[in-house]
Amino acid sequence: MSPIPDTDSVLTVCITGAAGQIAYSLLPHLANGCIFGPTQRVALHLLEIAPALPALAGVAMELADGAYPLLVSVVQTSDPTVAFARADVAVLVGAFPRRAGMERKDLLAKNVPIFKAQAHALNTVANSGVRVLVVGNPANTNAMVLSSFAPSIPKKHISALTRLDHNRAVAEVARVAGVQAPSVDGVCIWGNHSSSQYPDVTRAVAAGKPVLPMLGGLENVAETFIPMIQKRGASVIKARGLSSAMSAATAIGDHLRSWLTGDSAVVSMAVPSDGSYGIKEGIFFSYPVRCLGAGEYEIVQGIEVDSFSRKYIEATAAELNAEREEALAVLA
Ligand SMILES: NC(=O)c1ccc[n+]([C@@H]2O[C@H](COP(=O)([O-])OP(=O)(O)OC[C@H]3O[C@@H](n4cnc5c(N)ncnc54)[C@H](O)[C@@H]3O)[C@@H](O)[C@H]2O)c1
Ligand SMILES: O=C(O)C[C@H](O)C(=O)O
Repeated sequence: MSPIPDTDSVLTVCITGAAGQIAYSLLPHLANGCIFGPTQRVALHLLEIAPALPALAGVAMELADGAYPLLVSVVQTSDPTVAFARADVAVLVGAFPRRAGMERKDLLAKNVPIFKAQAHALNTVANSGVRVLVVGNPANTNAMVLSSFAPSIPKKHISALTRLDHNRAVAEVARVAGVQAPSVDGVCIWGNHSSSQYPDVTRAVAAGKPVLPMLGGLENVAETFIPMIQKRGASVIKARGLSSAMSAATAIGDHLRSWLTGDSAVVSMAVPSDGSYGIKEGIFFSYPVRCLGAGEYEIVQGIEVDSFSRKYIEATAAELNAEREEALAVLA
């Protein structure tokens, strides 16, 4: 079932972590018609933890002051069952932040219960065709937890964000090739939204020409390009003192537009693994996907994975399998 209602109806979009910095950049995109289409009216349901409700009230004032023609209503709440009620689209940005000295498994321990609770609420009160995008880190494993506790939501209706990594890789290739981003094709992100991800340029072209030689060949790609994309999030945190927000919001908009309205280009999305490319089922893995419109997609099949790429794909799959085990241990 398509999450986009009939032309005359209103799309209910829930954002969690709505007083945070990504949401602050994202909300204007959701309200101004550039994601769901220039005539699609939108109702925003904003979820925050109770201490952040005063700040959320300020965000809601700014949304009102934007006088967006397509924005019909705004709900502010700390109750997930209110926030997810009749949701057509849910963007789960809110998560416990990584603090200094926290290991990845400490972050998992904080976030697994949050995503389990939100799964129960979504499962109960969202619209049956709801599409859910998980952004809060560790995004792939949070999506896996969510899908395990929301049995009435088809797994294929849940995804996690790796479009930011995809956009970072496309932008760097475009810079090196001296072209604009839309001239780049064939880039994809495999695996986890983490430093183990594999930004794959082995089949990429810029203005129709293979990019590998432009990037200095495979050895140079391994030494410079791949680590740069893998560590880009950390580089932004080091420079800004805060994690990427403007680019994350743009990537969320790109992900939702491709997923819900279709895209002629192959893009990257973390989706439930179905065994494609030897990845075990049970984890959310970023693949090259073709978005067919109306919230449907297919994993691109038939890519020949050489030994160079296989090594990276196996490493990121191993990390996701280990995260899965850690998440299950928290739940036990
Ligand atoms: N997947 C990606 O590409 C990507 C990119 C950038 C950031 N992120 C992640 O996105 C998340 C949000 O980033 P941010 O910069 O907006 O952080 P932020 O700290 O500015 O905002 C997060 C907001 O979530 C709220 N929140 C926390 N727990 C909540 C809960 N249980 N329910 C509802 N709201 C809750 C907080 O009060 C806060 O306002 C982080 O986990 C970050 O690591 C992911
Ligand atoms: O928040 C982070 O840890 C980094 C973020 O996921 C990013 O890729 O920018």
